[in-house]
Amino acid sequence: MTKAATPNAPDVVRSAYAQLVVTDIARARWFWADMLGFHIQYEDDATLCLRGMDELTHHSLVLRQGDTPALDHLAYRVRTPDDVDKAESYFHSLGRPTRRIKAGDGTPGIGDAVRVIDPLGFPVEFFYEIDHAERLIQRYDLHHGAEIARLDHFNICTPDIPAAYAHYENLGFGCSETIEGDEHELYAAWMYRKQTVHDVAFTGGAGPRLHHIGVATHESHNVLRTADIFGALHKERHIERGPGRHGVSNAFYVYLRDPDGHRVEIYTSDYYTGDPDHQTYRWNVHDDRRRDFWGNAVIESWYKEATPVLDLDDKPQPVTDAVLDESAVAVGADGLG
Ligand SMILES: O=S(=O)(O)c1ccc(O)c(O)c1
Ligand SMILES: [Fe+2]
Repeated sequence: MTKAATPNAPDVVRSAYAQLVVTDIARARWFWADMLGFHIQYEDDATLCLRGMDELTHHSLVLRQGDTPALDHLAYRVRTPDDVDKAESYFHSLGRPTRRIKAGDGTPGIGDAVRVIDPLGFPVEFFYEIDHAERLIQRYDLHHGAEIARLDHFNICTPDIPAAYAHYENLGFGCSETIEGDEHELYAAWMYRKQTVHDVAFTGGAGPRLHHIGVATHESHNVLRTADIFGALHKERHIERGPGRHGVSNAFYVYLRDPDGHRVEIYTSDYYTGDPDHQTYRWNVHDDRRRDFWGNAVIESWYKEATPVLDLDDKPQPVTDAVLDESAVAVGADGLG
């Protein structure tokens, strides 16, 4: 069910881009552009701005060269320029650090924006202005690798899932699916503003850390071909989990790790959530189809490893351990005791 945002909250349209720190921009270019098929919209010797082939704005992923792998920030697009002001005053009223970024002073292609450290400890940007880009949707001659179409979602590791749920509910996000214990304790949740399963999801664990970015491709055969290409090139160590069918979201997926360990999910075929009375679908943590509908075990690294995040001054944020640990719930297929 989509709850109305609190009155002074910004009107978020969608998850729009992630900015990651990578330690070798050429190596990252191979993984994200050559292998995954992102289009290079802008590049210099320390920066890559990338977009999926369906995307009509400047980028949905920014990679910048740095000393250690990290999340620089997540970014949500808001509906109007006034919503950037609303975001600044909303997070200021929560007592959170904010920093206004003037057009030209921040990420290439992005106009006036505000960056905050949200209540969960994540660096998040809210913007309206972004450069438009040429239409590549039917440039089949350029589609290659995983044929990434667009950014779909962020998945974040956070120790307190109910707190994450409340924060995003206050921003007007609906909840499509959850994983809950027998007493309805919340292990994970998928929340949305665009009319699909999620713009953001929460994985219980030490945080704030970035668990993964989810990028959409059109067909399950693109997911399978991605795994085949990495195998063919003897780069199979980049494949972490899957291919498989999710229980939650019903999407077909494979998870990869980039050369710096950043996790990316190649994701296709979830479902519509746009009706105002859309009902949340609740999975029990003991149902071993929840994370892989065929009951395949979830590799431990998927629960335990994630990307550190930076504060507004590029310093790594300290992490807090989780309240609940799903991987410790002895469930059939996972087998993780
Ligand atoms: O593994 S889950 O089925 O819980 C799942 C569902 C959707 C996702 O995007 C994801 O990363 C993980
Ligand atoms: Fe995902």
